[in-house]
Amino acid sequence: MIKDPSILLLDEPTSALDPESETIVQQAIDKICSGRTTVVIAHKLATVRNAHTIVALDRGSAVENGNHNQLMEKARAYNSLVKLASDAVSNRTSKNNTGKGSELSMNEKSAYDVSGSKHLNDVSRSNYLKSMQDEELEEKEEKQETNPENYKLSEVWKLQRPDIFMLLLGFLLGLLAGAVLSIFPLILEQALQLNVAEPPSKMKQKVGDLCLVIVGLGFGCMIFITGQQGLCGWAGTNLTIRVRDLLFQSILKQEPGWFDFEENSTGVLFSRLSIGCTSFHSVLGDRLSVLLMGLNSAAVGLGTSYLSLIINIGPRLDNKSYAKASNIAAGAVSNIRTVTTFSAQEQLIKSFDQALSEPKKKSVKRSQIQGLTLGFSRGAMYGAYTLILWYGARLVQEDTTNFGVVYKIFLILVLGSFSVGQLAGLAPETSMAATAIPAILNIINRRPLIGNDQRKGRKIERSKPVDIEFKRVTFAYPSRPEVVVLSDFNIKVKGGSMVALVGGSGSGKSTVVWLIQRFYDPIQGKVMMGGIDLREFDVKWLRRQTALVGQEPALFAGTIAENIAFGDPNASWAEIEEAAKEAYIHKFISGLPEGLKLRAILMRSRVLLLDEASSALDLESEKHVQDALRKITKRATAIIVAHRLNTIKEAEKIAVVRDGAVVEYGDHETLMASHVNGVFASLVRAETEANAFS
Ligand SMILES: Nc1ncnc2c1ncn2[C@@H]1O[C@H](COP(=O)(O)OP(=O)(O)OP(=O)(O)O)[C@@H](O)[C@H]1O
Repeated sequence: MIKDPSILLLDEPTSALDPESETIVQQAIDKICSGRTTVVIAHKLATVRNAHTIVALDRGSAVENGNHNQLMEKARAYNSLVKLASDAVSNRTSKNNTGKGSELSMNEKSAYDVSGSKHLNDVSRSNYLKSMQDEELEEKEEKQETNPENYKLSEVWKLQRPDIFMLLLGFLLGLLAGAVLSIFPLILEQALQLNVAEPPSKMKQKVGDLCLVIVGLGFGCMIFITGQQGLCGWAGTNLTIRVRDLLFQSILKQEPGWFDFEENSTGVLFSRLSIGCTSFHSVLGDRLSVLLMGLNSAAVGLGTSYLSLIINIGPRLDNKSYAKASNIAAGAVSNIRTVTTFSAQEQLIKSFDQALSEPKKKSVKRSQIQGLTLGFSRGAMYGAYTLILWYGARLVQEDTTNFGVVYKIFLILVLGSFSVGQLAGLAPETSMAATAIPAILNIINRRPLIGNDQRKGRKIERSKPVDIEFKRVTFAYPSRPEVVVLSDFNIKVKGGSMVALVGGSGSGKSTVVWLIQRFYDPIQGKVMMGGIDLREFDVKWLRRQTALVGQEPALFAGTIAENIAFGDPNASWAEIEEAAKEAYIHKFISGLPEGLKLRAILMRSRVLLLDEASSALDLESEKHVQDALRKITKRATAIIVAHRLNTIKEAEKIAVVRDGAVVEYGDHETLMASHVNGVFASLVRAETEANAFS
């Protein structure tokens, strides 16, 4: 609204909100719409009932248009949608009225009915938890992480081991090439020492022999250098592929909490996978073989030119400073529509530049130091040439030596420094390697905090649905340890039953779902399945028992069938077809993502977790989802997070979550009767009002 636009485009603006927040947001929208041209896309028809014109779309065509009253009179598409919506509301209302307000059992009351809301901003408590969590994390991380600025060459060796023969052969050829280079000056010295006074035939013979040796050395050099470059390059490429593979494997193994940190964001990890891994290419193969070639070629040249090897001095560019910029770039690209809508490109470029200003400062300083080093080393090299020529000339003058020997030494120096100069040419790559390699090795060596137990975890073999229980669970996200999200959270879901979690936005409902999947571990308390702490289970087995249907469908590259079978790669074609039918994909292909969300069906899971699974669906699709759910929940324990109270009418119990704790618990009728002014009752009232058509 800061833009004060004259045209307002709203695409399902309230679909992800709880009824209370929705009412507030809807009122704000009604207010800002006045005096503006507004186009609203809505599944909840009540939100558009006052629109001047309502357009009903079907398969890309506008099938009806007019205001609410006109369309209701027509009794076609819009009218039937309204009926569907009204039925949903009246069903629930009548169910409320017939309910007798059954009493909660004493047990349930004491365990779940926590009166009043718990406010979690208790500073001392959260600080205590923070320090506890920090200590635990630090202890775990300390053990695994090496100093990001340094890495041991032995670690790279370990990764290069499978190509060791190829690499050693490359080194050997490099040594031979170096040796050949050092023989050149000796031959030239011989040529210079030829006595012009000798008879021409003898002279011709000697020159011919020398020429043959030089041509032979030339061929030798060609073969050795080609072999050295080819073999070392091959080993380097293998190493890059191996590192990329290991890095990707390690990234996929990490617990979700690790990805919440800025330095592990999508942009940074992609850049590590794509560009960072190539740094390994030159570490051993190229660098060592050229170094060996140079060493073998001329110790003198190496000595004077060694300074250019120390090119990696100066402030290192740390990964964290780039992480922020990468995050800005990744966020901008993935939300390009929003960026374009707000014409926020310039603003983003500014923040991007700002994020880069710190690494830029370091980079400038580093370049200055490198420039000085390079200038000094080159100066030293040419100084050495001059010194040798001057000293050689003096020796020749004093008749201590001859010109051939001076020339030989001079050539050794020049060719030696040429070899080492090649190494200096690798400097830009190796300076990037100095930051990329330790960061990548850190990820590869990092053992995930969850699911890395060497012990064999437990499994429950019984096939019947299992209980899920939260026992005094306290939790804060590792990336924000100061914010306690769940505090003393208790709930018990009986095997084979369906419990709904409702509550305001940010109350902690999705967090409960993540904890059941063991994406995170609680700081205190236990999450249990079948009476056993989740930490004791084999994580892979545990996750196979649970199926999560989230808010957004996730699509992976591949065919539709592959996507449906994502939950079970061994699924038969018949099973894929059955899942597609259960998910109603066959009926309306445009509803494909909704269908895909239900691939959880295919997994035949024992625990079904639905987090706002139908919040973005229209009423008809939601009805299909409800039907599908009814079938699935017959064989599983289900926990449903929902904002639309209509979605949870199948639930046996409802837990109202507020500020990270269960504040009301019971079935629909009980909650309405026993907490007349409670959170649930007010959510129901808010939704009924929002959906009312009169
Ligand atoms: N990955 C995360 N890292 C740090 N904080 C998080 C993370 N995910 C959620 N939170 C915070 O935890 C709190 C609870 O979030 P959660 O998503 O569980 O709430 P919710 O009740 O499901 O909300 P909604 O209904 O809007 O989805 C919020 O304050 C949220 O900002």
